[in-house]
Amino acid sequence: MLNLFQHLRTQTLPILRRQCSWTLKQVQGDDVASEWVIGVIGGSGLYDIDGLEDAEWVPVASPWGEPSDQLRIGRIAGTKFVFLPRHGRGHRIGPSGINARANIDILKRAGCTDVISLSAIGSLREELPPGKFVVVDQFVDRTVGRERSFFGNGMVAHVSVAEPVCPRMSAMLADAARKAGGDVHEGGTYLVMEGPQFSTRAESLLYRQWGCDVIGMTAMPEARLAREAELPYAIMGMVTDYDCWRDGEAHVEVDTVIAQLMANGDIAKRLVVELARSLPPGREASPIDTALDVALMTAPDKRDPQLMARLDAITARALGKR
Ligand SMILES: CSC[C@H]1O[C@H](OP(=O)(O)O)[C@H](O)[C@@H]1O
Ligand SMILES: Nc1ncnc2[nH]cnc12
Repeated sequence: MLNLFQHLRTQTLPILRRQCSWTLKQVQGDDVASEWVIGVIGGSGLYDIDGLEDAEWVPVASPWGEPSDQLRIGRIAGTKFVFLPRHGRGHRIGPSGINARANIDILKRAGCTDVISLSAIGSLREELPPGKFVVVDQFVDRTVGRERSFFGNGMVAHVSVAEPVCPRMSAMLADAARKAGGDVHEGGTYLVMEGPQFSTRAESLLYRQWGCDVIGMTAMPEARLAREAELPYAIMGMVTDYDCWRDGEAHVEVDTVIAQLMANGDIAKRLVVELARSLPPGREASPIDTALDVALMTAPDKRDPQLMARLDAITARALGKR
């Protein structure tokens, strides 16, 4: 008698693969964009970006609900950039209220090929002082109660987030930040807390013991959802404070964060322009562009039409509708 796992591996998966093979062959390769369109999610203190030519605010609706704001779309050095203020203009939306599914969905609908996040972070390490720019490459997700997937009953998918950021875009972000005058550290683990209160001292000390390097409230589920949407994602964290673990140092307060963001603001804005200038002409495909090819599980005749309709932008390439 086969157990469930053996049954899936030996019976169900081969059938699904046969059913899907025509569709997958049709959409691989050519359908992956060859021009860069860069989505920029701006965090605390970043509600617009500099250097956008012919920029306009464009409302984009999503079947996943209300996004944080309209999209600011324009060009920098010839490349299309699509900016979204994560907390909305005027910082209306707190970390737990951000509709990350709608945000990622509208960036996908706007044709973004890659997404970068610019975020304020607290430091859990002596050697990452306020003012440092950290290109984060791992996360410990301690958020609770946020919608963390586009998929579910009626269309099941399991993408890998073992390597949750795009190494190519992370390297380009690091270079661009250095060119913009930033003091950059590459690599680091970001503890994503629910907030909105900052951590207790005991939590902060615990996160240090866990090996986490920086802390914030917003990178998850954003990074997970970007992967499900086949969008290579990279994050530049701007260290604003030492949280509350350090002896003799005042614990973090919002005014400290804002003051440090103001001090770093020009570098953050120049960084986007430097990134635009350094993008290679023509975009080579990334493995993340096709992440869903090995992730979708549900047989075509078992899919929920309502969920499939909401997934139109997310699964368009994988299911060959474009
Ligand atoms: C204003 S301090 C706390 C706030 O700032 C960070 O937001 P973002 O990542 O969008 O820059 C942090 O995650 C908190 O949401
Ligand atoms: N210390 C901190 N904790 C959580 N989010 C932050 N954002 C900036 N600093 C932070």
